[in-house]
Amino acid sequence: MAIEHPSFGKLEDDRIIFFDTTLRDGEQSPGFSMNLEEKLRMAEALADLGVDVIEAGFAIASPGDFDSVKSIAQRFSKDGPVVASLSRAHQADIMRSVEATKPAARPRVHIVLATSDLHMRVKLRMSREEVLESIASSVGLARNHAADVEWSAEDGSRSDIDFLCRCVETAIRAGATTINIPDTVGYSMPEDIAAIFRALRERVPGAEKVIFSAHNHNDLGMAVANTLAAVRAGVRQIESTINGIGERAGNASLEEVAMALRTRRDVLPFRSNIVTTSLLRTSKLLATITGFDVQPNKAIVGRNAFAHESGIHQDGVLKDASTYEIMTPESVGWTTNSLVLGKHSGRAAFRDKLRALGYPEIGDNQLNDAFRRFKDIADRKKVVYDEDVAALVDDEVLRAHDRVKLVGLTVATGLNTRPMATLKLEIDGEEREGMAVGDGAVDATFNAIRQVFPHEVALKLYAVQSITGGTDAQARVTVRFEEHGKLVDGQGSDTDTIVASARAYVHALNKLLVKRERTAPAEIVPSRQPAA
Ligand SMILES: CC(=O)SCCNC(=O)CCNC(=O)[C@H](O)C(C)(C)COP(=O)(O)OP(=O)(O)OC[C@H]1O[C@@H](n2cnc3c(N)ncnc32)[C@H](O)[C@@H]1OP(=O)(O)O
Ligand SMILES: CC(C)C(=O)C(=O)O
Ligand SMILES: [Mg+2]
Repeated sequence: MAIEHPSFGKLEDDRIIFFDTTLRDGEQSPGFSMNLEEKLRMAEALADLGVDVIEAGFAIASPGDFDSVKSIAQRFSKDGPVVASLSRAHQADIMRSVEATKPAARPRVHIVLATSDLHMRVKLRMSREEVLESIASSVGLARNHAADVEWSAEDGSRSDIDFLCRCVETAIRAGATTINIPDTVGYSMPEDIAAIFRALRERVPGAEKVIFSAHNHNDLGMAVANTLAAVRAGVRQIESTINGIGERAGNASLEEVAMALRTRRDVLPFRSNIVTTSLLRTSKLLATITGFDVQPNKAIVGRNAFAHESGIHQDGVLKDASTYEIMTPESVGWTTNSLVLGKHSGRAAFRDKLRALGYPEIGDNQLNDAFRRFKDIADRKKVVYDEDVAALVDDEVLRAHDRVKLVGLTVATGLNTRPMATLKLEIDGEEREGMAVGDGAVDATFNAIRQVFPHEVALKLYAVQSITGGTDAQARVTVRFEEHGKLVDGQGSDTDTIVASARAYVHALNKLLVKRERTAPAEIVPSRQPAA
């Protein structure tokens, strides 16, 4: 049945009003205070996102909060969202909210008063009758100044249901147009929330004329589930915040509620004005403003929300993304999903990554060799970057036709020790091993190569570069030889700088052999007897 609302006009029964409290409850998260300019930027983004109500602050809290509410109200003096300000059940609070929200085209005064026995006795030190009187007078006062008045029963979910019914009835009689029942301390289960709203809607006279609203906290991780349960029990206003920020463990996260409604229309057949493709942008703006990123596994907007690392999932996603994605990344503002290469990845994702990096198709053998090395790196590194993959594939491609291959290397080094390298090469298919000492681990390794494969060449350059950041980054080593005025370069990469050096040396050696072969084929055969 449609409801006539002072701010929204005729509201069809399947319409969900999104009340955003990022700038009020969200700002109550320790360390999340925002200045005026930041609040204005956030308010603009929330309006673009399509929220229906922006709770811009608690006008009496401070002059800064008052200014923020007023500036946001001025910003939406023509059209745009309803602008609300929170007030206690005090005349001064209400009048500050009235004054601050007045410039808005559609102002709302929001009044809160606790209704649980615990809060009334311990915090407010008020009797039930006093609370009822306070509801009647505060809502009545607000209604004298604003058409749109929301009344909230703080700790409503832990309140005696009979008394709560009386409170809600009093608020409706006094002129409240929205009745909000918060689960202030995040204590409830979805069935509890549904039961409360069903009872209120069935028992309170006049309930059919107002919008019921849910405001759930996340202390037990139930905020979104409770919000959806409330919607199924007849609630049509949802109070939530971007990234789920808010007092203690936060509020229901707007992006999660919005996408649950969109993705599960089969069981939640409702409409809202949320432009879901703006969810990620809004989330990122808030993170930038507050300096707090969402956790990577945060639904919808977390870095991993559409990322797949394990081979079986990646293979499925490559065949058809719907195997592991219940919504498209584009629908919430990501440009694409991501297949993250890691130790759980398989060949399908690895091959796909090579295509994405622009490599032409490589043969199965090369792919398998590169994949083996990739798994080896992934076991050692937390993150395998594109640059890592490119480096190891380049390495494999470069080495595909090598006559000399590095197959083993062990280096013993340390303080007051002469570094010693034990090295195994495969030369024309035959394995040979040798050992050498040197001035440092790299020198010992190069000496060992010369020992296993005797040759004379001038080493002109040895350079090490880090491919990515971090101490587990791959090193890319370049080695340059000079022979008869001609230069050859070799490259090698590995998370171990010594192994990368050996690879680079052996690579340069192979290129040198090819060069020599072109000029004097006889010289290419290494001595069968390693030099002493
Ligand atoms: C569940 C919620 O999120 S409610 C919103 C919570 N947000 C905030 O509190 C942020 C803004 N708050 C503030 O800036 C301050 O607390 C102010 C300006 C509102 C009040 O500051 P103070 O006057 O110094 O009071 P203080 O914060 O110490 O204590 C709160 C007082 O309000 C009373 N109070 C609490 N809730 C209500 C209410 N809904 N209606 C009327 N009085 C209330 C308390 O009983 C207490 O009164 P007392 O001093 O007579 O014991
Ligand atoms: C002010 C009210 C709505 C509140 O934030 C709560 O009870 O959690
Ligand atoms: Mg709250």
